[in-house]
Amino acid sequence: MHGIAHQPSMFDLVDEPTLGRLEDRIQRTTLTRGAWVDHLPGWVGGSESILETLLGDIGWRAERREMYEREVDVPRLLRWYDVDEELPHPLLTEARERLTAYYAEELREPFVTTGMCLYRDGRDSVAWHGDTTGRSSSQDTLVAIVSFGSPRPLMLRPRGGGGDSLKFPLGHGDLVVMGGSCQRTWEHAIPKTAKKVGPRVSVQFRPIGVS
Ligand SMILES: O=C(O)CCC(=O)C(=O)O
Ligand SMILES: [Fe+2]
Repeated sequence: MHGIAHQPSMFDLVDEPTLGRLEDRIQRTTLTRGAWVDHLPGWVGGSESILETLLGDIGWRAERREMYEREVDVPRLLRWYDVDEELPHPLLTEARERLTAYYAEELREPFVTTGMCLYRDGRDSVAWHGDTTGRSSSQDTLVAIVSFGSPRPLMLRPRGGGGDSLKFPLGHGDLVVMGGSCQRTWEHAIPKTAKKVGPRVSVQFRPIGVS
């Protein structure tokens, strides 16, 4: 990983963000109705500098985006990077490319947009929903999420209820990918918590026409 031919200083060792391997490390959980979730804790190493960048002035907005089929309260800040808008940290661009390559066979198109959410503390959250604006309302797709900062659990439950919910802890540098019919047949949420938690930034990569 650190095979670059220069003398690393302490600062480099602590600060330089890196992407780990995806092959053979990512764990798939098969859900019902053609949905699945991949999970890889600690995919991004040394991600302090990325978090610092993301917590800076990158244009966070408090506005509500019309993302979901029903209006949900969105107590969190949002930043949407459309196709071709440069991401605020080069490692995020590399992460998107690596995910496009890794999922090429299943996705058959690149991840192109990057949605970011900032959960300032435990009162910020997102209610149960699927990302069903656009093609994902009727087609299988993939949504890849890389999480930075304070750990928060991503909850999943079958749409319409009637099943146990699953919990994927998302810590600093962790990757989770929702695939298959997951956006249509399951719902996900980041619940509020009374615990004292610091800020968390979620970075979501999606193909064109999915949000
Ligand atoms: O915070 C997360 O990782 C999930 C965000 C999410 O579900 C969304 O923005 O659609
Ligand atoms: Fe979502």
